Amino acid sequence: MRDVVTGARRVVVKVGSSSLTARGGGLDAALVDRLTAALADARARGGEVVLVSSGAIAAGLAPLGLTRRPRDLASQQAAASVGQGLLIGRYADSFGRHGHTVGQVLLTVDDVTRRAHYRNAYRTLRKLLDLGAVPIVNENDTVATDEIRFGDNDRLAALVAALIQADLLVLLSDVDALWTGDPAWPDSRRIADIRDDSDLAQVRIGGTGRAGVGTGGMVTKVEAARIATGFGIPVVLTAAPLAAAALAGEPVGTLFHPAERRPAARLFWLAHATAPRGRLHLDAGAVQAVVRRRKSLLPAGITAVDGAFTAGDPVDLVDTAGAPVARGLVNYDAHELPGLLGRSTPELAATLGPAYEREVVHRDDLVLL
Ligand SMILES: Nc1ncnc2c1ncn2[C@@H]1O[C@H](COP(=O)(O)OP(=O)(O)O)[C@@H](O)[C@H]1O
Ligand SMILES: N[C@@H](CCC(=O)OP(=O)(O)O)C(=O)O
Repeated sequence: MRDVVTGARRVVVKVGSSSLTARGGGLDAALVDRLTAALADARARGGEVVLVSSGAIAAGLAPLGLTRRPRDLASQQAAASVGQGLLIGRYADSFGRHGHTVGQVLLTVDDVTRRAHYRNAYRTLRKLLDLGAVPIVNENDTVATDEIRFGDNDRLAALVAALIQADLLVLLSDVDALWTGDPAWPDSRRIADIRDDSDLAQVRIGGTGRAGVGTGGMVTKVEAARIATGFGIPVVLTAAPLAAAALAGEPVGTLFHPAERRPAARLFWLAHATAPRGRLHLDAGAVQAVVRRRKSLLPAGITAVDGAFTAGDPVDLVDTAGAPVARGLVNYDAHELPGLLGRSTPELAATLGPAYEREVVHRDDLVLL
């Protein structure tokens, strides 16, 4: 038995499209029922469960007369719009038979990066759990454009696990474990434990299982596992039919052991869930202040600004060679900054007013990369 699993109270489970759809396409009711039964068992043992489920696009294909996942974003959004309703309806029905109510939570990257949205997402999930419901999370595909997309639900699941400070993340796929190489290759073997990045060095990743269904593949699962373990959350990666065994603590699949340190939850999201909307070029002194002394970034240390961001957006802080050293939430719109660069805060306050005394990026809104 795995103690980190049997001792886990709050669990995030992620299931991929390929584990929910029948060979011919469309949702497979039996696969959904088997998953909900496993999650209902975990609930019956006193656990809190959040499900991150893909499958909206896959479920929407057949009703729209499509045979495979479309390439263009608009068609994917249309399919997700049709399929998300079918998906949540299927879960509501299936969980309902175990006496559980489900709550749909659709997230975009903005929901977990802007401070107010981040708190909202947390509050909603927390309240659903407190009320005894099973939150079912997916990316809000119908409104997410390419630039604000998570793109894969593996990463979304790792970030949700961090958001709600889960004790365990279970990634369910169509393969029973992480293998040393593509399971189809002759010398590949299953891996029981990944303790750190050096254990991952031996792993080779091949193609995805079923082309045309999901998006993730093993690369995004390993990346999600690294994100979650970096946050101190253990991860079990196994096949969907083994969900019940995995959640009961049986040694199935691969266990990714957690790292010791837990970075502050909000900053963790900032580093992993955001795409920067701009770049602030720092002089050498500002790089020292921000990186070594963990200071806020002031206008005096900025030499140039790229991008069309507004206050509250994530931006990268880059050194004199242009390499990102930190990411932070900026306190000014891009067009305000050029007039402030290189000037001291007392001088700005004296000439422009006290509002201009504020930091460009406050140290509480900064994460080093
Ligand atoms: N090293 C590896 N270990 C395990 N599976 C691998 C590896 N390399 C490639 N794969 C393939 O990745 C597939 C899982 O990805 P995918 O089908 O996209 O999952 P999902 O739909 O659950 O996101 C497996 O079926 C397997 O064929
Ligand atoms: N949000 C998309 C799923 C994206 C995704 O990561 O899919 P998968 O690789 O099957 O987990 C959907 O619901 O179709």
